Amino acid sequence: SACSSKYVLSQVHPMWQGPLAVPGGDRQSPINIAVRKSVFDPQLKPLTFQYDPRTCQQIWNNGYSFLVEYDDTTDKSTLSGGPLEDRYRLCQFHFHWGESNAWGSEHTVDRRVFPAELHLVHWNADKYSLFEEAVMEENGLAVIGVFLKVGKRHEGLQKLVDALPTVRHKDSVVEFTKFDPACLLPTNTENYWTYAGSLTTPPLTESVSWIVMKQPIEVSHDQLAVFRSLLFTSAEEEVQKSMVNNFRVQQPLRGRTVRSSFT
Ligand SMILES: Cc1ccnc(S(N)(=O)=O)n1
Ligand SMILES: [Zn+2]
Repeated sequence: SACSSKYVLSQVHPMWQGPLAVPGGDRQSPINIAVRKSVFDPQLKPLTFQYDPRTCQQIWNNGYSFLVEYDDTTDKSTLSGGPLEDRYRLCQFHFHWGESNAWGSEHTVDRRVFPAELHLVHWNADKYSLFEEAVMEENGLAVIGVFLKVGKRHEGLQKLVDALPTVRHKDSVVEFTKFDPACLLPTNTENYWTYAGSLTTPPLTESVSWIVMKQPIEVSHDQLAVFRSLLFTSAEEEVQKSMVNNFRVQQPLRGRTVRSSFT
């Protein structure tokens, strides 16, 4: 699916972390979520996840993270409800993590950092026909953010962890099927924060309805260590660089309101 190829690989360049000129630039991500400044919105609906594991296709190391890509040519795996007016199709999920368990997430909660963060990326299939179109539009994307904390081993994640050594280098792809991304959601998906933001890697477009889960999922220290065994570099490059700290610096809130689905 194109939801990851064109946008993350071609436009990523070493200095993209900096003040890359982005359209407008007043709704960038990630941000710190100041809990006491978030506003409870009783009109927020429960989220509806309808994922079909049969749409899972492959894992790809794009030189920035590893992506698990889904067939988004039909409405088989979708997200709706919550703050969303339309139905959004799952196109891929990926993670951000640190070189140690002390940091790694992109969003923070009252400045609390987590060792990693999962992003499930969806695009508005009611209004657009391709990810490429949706990525440029204000209500084009919806990304579910889930924090990872170190604790017990995550059995569902292990199938993914076991496949990572086969995509160690940038540009490697391997077939990966029948993975149900719902297994990576926390038990409580009713409590979340939501705000209008952007992609956190190029093209950094301001087209994302962010939905950040309050409850983290637990993964083991060893499972996170396998994330860090991935490489930013391709097999041909002389100097191999560990894929760690692939998170963006936090961005100014610029007056935005973060809503919560809970009090
Ligand atoms: C598909 C995609 C591209 C760039 N950035 C993101 S992210 N990190 O905002 O989820 N997703
Ligand atoms: Zn991400």
